[in-house]
Amino acid sequence: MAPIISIKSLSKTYSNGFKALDNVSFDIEEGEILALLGPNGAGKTTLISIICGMTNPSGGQVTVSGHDVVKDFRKTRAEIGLVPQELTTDMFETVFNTVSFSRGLHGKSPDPAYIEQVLKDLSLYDKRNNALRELSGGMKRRVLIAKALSHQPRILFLDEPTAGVDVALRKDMWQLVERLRQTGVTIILTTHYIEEAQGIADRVGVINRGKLLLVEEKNTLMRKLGRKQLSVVLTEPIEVIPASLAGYSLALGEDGRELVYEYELGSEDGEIARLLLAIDTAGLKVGDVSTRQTSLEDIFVSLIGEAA
Ligand SMILES: Nc1ncnc2c1ncn2[C@@H]1O[C@H](COP(=O)(O)OP(=O)(O)OP(=O)(O)O)[C@@H](O)[C@H]1O
Repeated sequence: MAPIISIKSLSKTYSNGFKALDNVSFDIEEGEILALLGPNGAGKTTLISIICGMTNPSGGQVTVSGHDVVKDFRKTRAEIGLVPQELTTDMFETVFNTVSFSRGLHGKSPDPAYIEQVLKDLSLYDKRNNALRELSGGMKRRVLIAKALSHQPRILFLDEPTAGVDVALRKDMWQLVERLRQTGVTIILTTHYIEEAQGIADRVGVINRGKLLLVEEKNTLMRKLGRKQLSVVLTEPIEVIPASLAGYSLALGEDGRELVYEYELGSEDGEIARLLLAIDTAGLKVGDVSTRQTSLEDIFVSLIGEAA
C-alpha cells in the first residue's frame, strides 16, 4: 500500500540562516501511530508545519495521499487535523461555534450532529455554549483537539498534546487517540513523556538537530537496543567478584552488596538460572533478586547522547 505521507530529502533553513531540518526522508503508513521524539529545538514542529502546509520547505518534497503539500495545499490540508501547542482564536466565541467554524474553514458543510458528538467525546458538551475565555487551561486543550477533529481528518498531528495537562486529561487524551486509531485515523504525535509514547506508538522516529536519527517499529527498536538488568542483592558484602564468576559480565555495586548483570532481551534462556547457581556455588548468599528492562526513554537518551 502506498504511504499516506511521504517525506523525501526534506530540508528547512529559516531566513536567519538556521538549518532546522537537514535531508529528512521517511514514509508514514495509513492507520499507524508514529511518535516523533527529540529534544527541544530538534525540528519536530518545523517538520509538522511543513507537512501541514504552514511552512514552506527549502528543499525536498512532502506528499499526502500522493498530493504535494505546497502545490496541492487545499487538498492535503483537508485531510489533516493539527492540534498545535497553543490556542490562538477568538476568546469571546463559544466552544460550539469555534469548533463548527473550524470545520467550515476546511471546506466542509455544517454538521451540528457530528460536532456535538466530538464535544461529547471530549467531555466538552456541557461547556458548548461557554465562551473560550471562561474555560480552564485543560478544557482549552480539549477545544484544540475538537477543532482539529472538526472536519473528520484522516491524519491527526498532536504537537505535545499532554504538556502541562493534568493526569486525568492525559489519560482521556490517550484514550481518544486509541479510539481514533480504531477508526483508521493516522496519528503523528510529539511528546516529551516518552513512557507514554512507549505505551501507544507503533513506530518511533527520533530527530536531533534537524536530522532523523532513526525511524523504527517500537518493538523492533526495543528488541534491538533494549537490554535487561538483573540485580542480585547479597546478604553479606564482598570486596571482589569471585574468579569463578569471571565468565559473566557482572558489576559490583559500591556497597559490595549488589551484583548487576546486563543481558540482551531474548537471550535470557537458562542464563539467569546458570548465573544464580554459579553465585550459590561461589558461596555467596542471595538476599533478593530483581530485574529491570531498558525503557524507550533510556534508549532515547543514549541515542541523543551518541549524536551529540
Ligand atoms: N521562524 C523561525 N526562524 C528561525 N528559527 C526558527 C524558526 N522557527 C523555529 N526555529 C528554530 O528551529 C529549530 C527547530 O525548532 P522546532 O520548533 O521545529 O523544534 P522542536 O523540535 O519542535 O522543539 P520543541 O520540542 O521545543 O517544541 C529551533 O532551534 C528553533 O529556534
